[in-house]
Amino acid sequence: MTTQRGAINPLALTMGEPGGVGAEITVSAWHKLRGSGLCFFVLSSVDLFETAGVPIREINAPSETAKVFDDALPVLPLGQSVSMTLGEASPGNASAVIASIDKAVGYALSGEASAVVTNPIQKSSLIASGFKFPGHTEFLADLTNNTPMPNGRTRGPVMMLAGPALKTVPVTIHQSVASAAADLSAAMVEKVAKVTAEALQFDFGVANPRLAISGLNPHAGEDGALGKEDLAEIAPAVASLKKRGVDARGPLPADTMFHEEARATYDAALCMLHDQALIPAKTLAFHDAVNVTLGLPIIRTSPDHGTALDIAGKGLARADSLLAAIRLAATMAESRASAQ
Ligand SMILES: NC(=O)c1ccc[n+]([C@@H]2O[C@H](COP(=O)([O-])OP(=O)(O)OC[C@H]3O[C@@H](n4cnc5c(N)ncnc54)[C@H](O)[C@@H]3O)[C@@H](O)[C@H]2O)c1
Ligand SMILES: N[C@H](C(=O)O)[C@H](O)COP(=O)(O)O
Repeated sequence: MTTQRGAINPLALTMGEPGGVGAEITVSAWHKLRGSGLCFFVLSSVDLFETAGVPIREINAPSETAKVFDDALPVLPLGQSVSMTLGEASPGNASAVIASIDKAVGYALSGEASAVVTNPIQKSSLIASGFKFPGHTEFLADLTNNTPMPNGRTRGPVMMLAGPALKTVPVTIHQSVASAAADLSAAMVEKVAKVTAEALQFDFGVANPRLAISGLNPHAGEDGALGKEDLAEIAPAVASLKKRGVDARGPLPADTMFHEEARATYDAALCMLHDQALIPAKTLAFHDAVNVTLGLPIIRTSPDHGTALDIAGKGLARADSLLAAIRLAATMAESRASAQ
């Protein structure tokens, strides 16, 4: 029988977009982890796994996970059915997709689950159904907003893409380039840097975190000739961080921050735009990197990829990033449990 790894409770996996690769990578992850001592349950409509070719077991509570996990995939039913066509996202399933995230967060807040690991959602489909958030990151922040942060840590949310050779953090997340540039402020850069430094220290075991902070514009603005934000917002933020004892450098030209020698000089790169951060992370480690939300009162990780509708159901989807997300969530949960 599987024992819960260390002192931690099982992980809660969300269903994700039913037409995407979420179910098949969840099944692959179950095959890989059964018998390992690390266990999870999936909050899902049971229909999604009925034809998955693995034994499933409906459970009533997270606490039933460990005794089931070696023999069957534990499914905690949402009580809603989904109509699924692999390769297609359906706004009609939005309420089940959202309920899965909502309930997983509830179990993490109550402590019955040690962390939430999300399967990919099709944002356009949820937004078409009236969902008001551009991604999990913002939705999770909203769901947990009234819960105090543990140990006085700084509240985010902050997105980190964590791979074996690079951790990147976009300061602005799901917004247009034009609005990101308009919104960027020294206060935002400072807050994201603070959340990142705390996470590196307490969740990733980096005693003295070193942050490399990018510019917004080409050549970090070329002394103001190619844009004003680098001098007006980012440089003062870096100066203030240094004054507060944070090992921060910047604004650095983003195009020369990611080669091997540059990466050796920092523990995380803060970037001003979503793509500045996510392109290098996914280019270096598409199948190994994990999307972690920092600055929440709960632990949340996710694979770095999306719904992959183009390959859903074709047996091509790799579960490596989901497995990395599960393992990282467990490691973070163990480290928080042992710190208490
Ligand atoms: N955490 C999340 O919920 C999350 C993350 C990223 C993207 N998305 C959403 O996913 C949808 C599709 O996004 P996209 O097309 O830009 O990115 P994607 O990651 O879904 O697909 C990009 C390419 O990578 C391939 N790919 C993705 N995952 C794979 C896997 N596990 N194994 C093998 N190949 C894989 C796909 O087949 C595709 O060719 C969008 O709605 C986007 O918002 C969600
Ligand atoms: N920006 C992420 C990416 O491109 O990988 C993705 O949209 C996931 O974001 P959430 O974790 O907020 O859903």
